[in-house]
Amino acid sequence: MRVLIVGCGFVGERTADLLHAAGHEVVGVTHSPSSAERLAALKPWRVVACDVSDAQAVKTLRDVTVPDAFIHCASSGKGGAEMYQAVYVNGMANLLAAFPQAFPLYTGSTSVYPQTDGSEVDESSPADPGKETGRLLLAAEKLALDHGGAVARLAGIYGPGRSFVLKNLLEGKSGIEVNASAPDGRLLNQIHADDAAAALVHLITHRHTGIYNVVDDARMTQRACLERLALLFNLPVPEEKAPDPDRKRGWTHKQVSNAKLRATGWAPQYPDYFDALRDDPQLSASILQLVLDGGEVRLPRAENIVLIGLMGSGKSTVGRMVAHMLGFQFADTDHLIIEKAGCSIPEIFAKEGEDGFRLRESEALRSLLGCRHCVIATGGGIITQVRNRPLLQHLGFITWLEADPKLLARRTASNNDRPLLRGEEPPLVKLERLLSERKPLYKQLADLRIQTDELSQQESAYGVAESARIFFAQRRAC
Ligand SMILES: Nc1ncnc2c1ncn2[C@@H]1O[C@H](COP(=O)(O)OP(=O)(O)O)[C@@H](O)[C@H]1O
Ligand SMILES: O=C(O)C1=C[C@@H](OP(=O)(O)O)[C@@H](O)[C@H](O)C1
Ligand SMILES: [Mg+2]
Repeated sequence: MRVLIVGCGFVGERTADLLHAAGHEVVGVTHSPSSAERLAALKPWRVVACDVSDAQAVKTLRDVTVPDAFIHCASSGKGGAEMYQAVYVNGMANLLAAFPQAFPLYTGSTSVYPQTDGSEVDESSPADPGKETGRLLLAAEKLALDHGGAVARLAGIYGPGRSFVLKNLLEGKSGIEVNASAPDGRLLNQIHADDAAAALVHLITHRHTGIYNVVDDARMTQRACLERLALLFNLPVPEEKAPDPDRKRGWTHKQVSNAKLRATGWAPQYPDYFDALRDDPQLSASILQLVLDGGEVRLPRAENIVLIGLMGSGKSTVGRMVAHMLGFQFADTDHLIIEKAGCSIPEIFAKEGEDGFRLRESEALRSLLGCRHCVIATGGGIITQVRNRPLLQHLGFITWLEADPKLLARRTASNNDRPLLRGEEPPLVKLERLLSERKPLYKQLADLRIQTDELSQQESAYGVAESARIFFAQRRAC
């Protein structure tokens, strides 16, 4: 099938990727020529620039493709009613005029449901948002429906790099917006961007006509969500505040049902937000990274101790001693991986390769979110994955145990459970190479480095424990 994707933003880009991967011929449209150029360099599908609100420009797209279907998922950005009219309503009309034979799918929003009483709404519930912008969304929907097409009403989209709920909490900007009809805050209606994209692909490939809500399965008030998130990120539960009447999506309180879409065979990969935080390899890390990059606030840090360093540096043995000294719990990412997989690390490397092992390692690290007063021994290669770094930084006080590679080679010679040291390369050469590759990363992440060559395990443990105690005491004081 030939598909035109108009708007290659957070969902459009993923949708194009999915369609392309499934063997469809995809052309993506972006508003600005610079984003078309940037995307075209990255993607195996074609990208062209076009202003969808310009009828003449849209007509010229016919020289590029004659699509069997198109998806209008361009966004008006921060614009008001005028932009809504231009991008959504005129844009849809322009596309229908240029491609009358194609199956149209318009991506709207669940914000068109105005309910504030906490009731369940489905596609037959009244949708009259009251605001001019909301009415324009409905007008664009109507154009697609009158043409025999489909409308996907998307709930609040989140995914890697985008989660306002978590970002605001981490930055201390959250509040539970309560009022008389929503004593626990509004109900959150969300959808992971991957699930939203899969829903759009599903709708156009099956040519399902009519309106479909695209939302996950969760029923979750803002209070329930923030309480759980606060536990997961070691933060206080935000205070109550009055609802913000100027919220872009409007202030509503309703449970949007996905039953109609589910009945057609679509199912979310992430049934709720917390499934995604656990299972999406990028989500939590990317939001922590946003907070780090923003530089507005200090990244919240859990009161744990994280040990990093090369294989054989003592993370597992010294870590256990530190935990004992401080009365902390002890966790070892390698042990968590072995427990979950039900087999040894060399077996995982043999069956799934290093990539498979690294995915499991990130999963183990995410499973430690919410821990407090724990010593976390990591595997020596954990810092090689970009996605692990903000998690490590959030999870606690990071100590790098350093040791001479010759010493490490001797210590690790006696057992066979480190597959990276059992390859072609002699262990010492491999350890030296790994050190030169990883040293800048250990250095960058460490709050403390301890050169352990001349230290007993007890001495190293004592050094870690005392330094961590001071670090947390100082942090609590300011
Ligand atoms: N001074 C020391 N510091 C740390 N580990 C030591 C020391 N002396 C001997 N070892 C031994 O080195 C081996 C590797 O330690 P381990 O904790 O498994 O390292 P890692 O988890 O960092 O790979 C263990 O058998 C440990 O007893
Ligand atoms: O350095 C690495 O890449 C590895 C280190 C190991 O843990 P230790 O550092 O505890 O030996 C283990 O995670 C795996 O064999 C890979
Ligand atoms: Mg270890």
